[in-house]
Amino acid sequence: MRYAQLVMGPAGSGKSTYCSNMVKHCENIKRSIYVVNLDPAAEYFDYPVIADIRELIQVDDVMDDPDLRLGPNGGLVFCMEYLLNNLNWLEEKLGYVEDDYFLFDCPGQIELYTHFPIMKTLIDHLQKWDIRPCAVYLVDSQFMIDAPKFISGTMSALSCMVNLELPHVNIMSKMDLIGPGDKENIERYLNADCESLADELDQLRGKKFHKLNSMISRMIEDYSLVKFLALNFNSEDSVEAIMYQIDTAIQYDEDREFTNQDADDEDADNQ
Ligand SMILES: Nc1nc2c(ncn2[C@@H]2O[C@H](COP(=O)(O)OP(=O)(O)OP(=O)(O)O)[C@@H](O)[C@H]2O)c(=O)[nH]1
Ligand SMILES: [Mg+2]
Repeated sequence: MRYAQLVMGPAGSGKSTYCSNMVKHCENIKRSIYVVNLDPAAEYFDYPVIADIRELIQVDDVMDDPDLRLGPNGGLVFCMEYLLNNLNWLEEKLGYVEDDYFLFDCPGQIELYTHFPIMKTLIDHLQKWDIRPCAVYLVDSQFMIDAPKFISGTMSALSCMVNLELPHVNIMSKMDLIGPGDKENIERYLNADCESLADELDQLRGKKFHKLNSMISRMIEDYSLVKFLALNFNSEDSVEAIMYQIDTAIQYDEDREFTNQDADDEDADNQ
C-alpha cells in the first residue's frame, strides 16, 4: 500500500506553503515524503517535486491556443482533463515503492472539488495504483472570523467531502496571522455548536431567517466530520497533531505496524 494527501482548498488558502512546510517537517523527523505539483498554473513553489503537471501541459499554452479560446479557469479545466487522458505519465512518475507517501498540491479552483468529476476520476486511479488518499482541505483562518464566513468556508469543505468520499481532514490555515481578538472567535468556531452559530446568525440578520439559520447550523453539526484543525507553522505541536490526524485517517501507522509485526512474527516462526 502507498499513501497520499490531496491538498485542496480555495485559491490562496496556503496549499503550496503547506506542502513546502510538510516537506521540511518530514525532513526533520527523517520521514520520506514526495510532492506532486498538480497545479498547471503554479508560478512559484519551493519544494522539490517528484512530478510536475507543467511538464505535461501549461495553462499559458492552452490560453494562447487560438482554436481553444479559453480563459484562465477554462484553461485549467482543460489541463486537468488533459492529465486524465494521460494518466500513464503520472503513473510512471510515481513509480512503485511500497509505503511511499505523496503530497499532491492541487489547484485553487474549488469547482474542481465540488462540481467537476475530475478529482474523483483521479482518485479512482490513485486507488487502482494502490495509493490510499486523504482529502486535506485548507481554509484560510482570516476568512473564518465571523459566523457567515465560517458557514461559507464550512459549506465548501462539506461539499468537497461529500463529492470526493474520501477520509477527510479540514484545516484552518495561517493561524499565525490571527490576532488575540480574533483568536477567541476562531476557537469558538473550531468547536462550533449549532445553537450558538444559529444565535449569531440571528443577531446579524434578524429573526426573520431563524428557521434557515438553525437548519444550516444543524446540518453542519450533523456532519460532525466538518471539524477544523488549527494549523500554525510556528508551532511544531500543531504540525504534528495534523500529521497524526491524517495518518490516522488513512491508517498509515497502523498498516505499517501491522506489517512490521507480521515480519517479526515471521522471523520468530523461521527461527
Ligand atoms: N503568515 C502565513 N502566510 C501564509 C501561510 N500559508 C500561506 N501563506 C501565504 O499566503 C499566500 C498564499 O499561499 P500559497 O501557499 O501560495 O497558497 P495556495 O493555496 O497554494 O494558492 P494557489 O495555489 O494560488 O491556490 C502566500 O503569500 C503565502 O506566503 C501561513 O501559514 N502563514
Ligand atoms: Mg499553490
